[in-house]
Amino acid sequence: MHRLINSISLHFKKVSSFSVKDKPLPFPQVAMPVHVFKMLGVETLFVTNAAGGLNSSYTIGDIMIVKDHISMPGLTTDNPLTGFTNERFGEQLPALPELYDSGLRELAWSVVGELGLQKMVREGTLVQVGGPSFDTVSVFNMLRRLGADCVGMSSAPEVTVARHCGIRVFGLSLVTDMAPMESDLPPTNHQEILQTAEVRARDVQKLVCEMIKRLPNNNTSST
Ligand SMILES: O=P(O)(O)O[C@@H]1C[C@H](O)[C@@H](CO)O1
Ligand code: HPA
Repeated sequence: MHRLINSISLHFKKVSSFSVKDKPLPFPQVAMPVHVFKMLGVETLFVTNAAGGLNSSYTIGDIMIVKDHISMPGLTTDNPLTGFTNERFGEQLPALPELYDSGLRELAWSVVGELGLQKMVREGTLVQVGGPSFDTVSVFNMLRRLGADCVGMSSAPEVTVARHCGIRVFGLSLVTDMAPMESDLPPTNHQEILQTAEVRARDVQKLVCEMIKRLPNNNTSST
């Protein structure tokens, strides 16, 4: 354990020294905690987020199992692996197929069936924007045209780093609101998002806990 703590603190020191002249690299802010998970032996990462529905067949309160993501910040050089030089965790120019593990998605669907949640569960593509402001009607329509089913402000960078260093990932988005696709619709409202999250928290918790119980070599059957 002592050696592990030493190597973690060494990693923090090495990585936190990264910076370019005008801003710290995104790498340390996202990758470090994920690399600490890796060093602690974590094999599977679950990520959840609140997202706005873009797909008109979705409704508020739906749970979307994330099949893939589009990272808008990542497309504009804000990639969590920027400045990455330590091949200890993975190659420098990686391809990252199947970011969201297909086996975990199949497991999710079998648990959804047993919990009777089928009617409110989807599977689709999450697009992550930088935030913190909500986007305009034109941006929401653009994101839908890009193939996204819902839009959030987190998950993509930590998933990228986790997959890069060999941690399996499962992601789910709670559709807390429907993104306004017409200018005469009410704007996104954070209070509505919090309320939906409150209402659906128990179902999300049941799904995640039941999945964790069934992960291979997991002895949490008592939870
Ligand atoms: O932490 P997440 O991404 O779930 O938080 C969502 C996105 C925004 O931060 C906020 C919008 O209300 O909730
Ligand atoms: N955009 C980004 N993140 C969100 C939204 C949204 O419209 N709704 C809930 N989280």
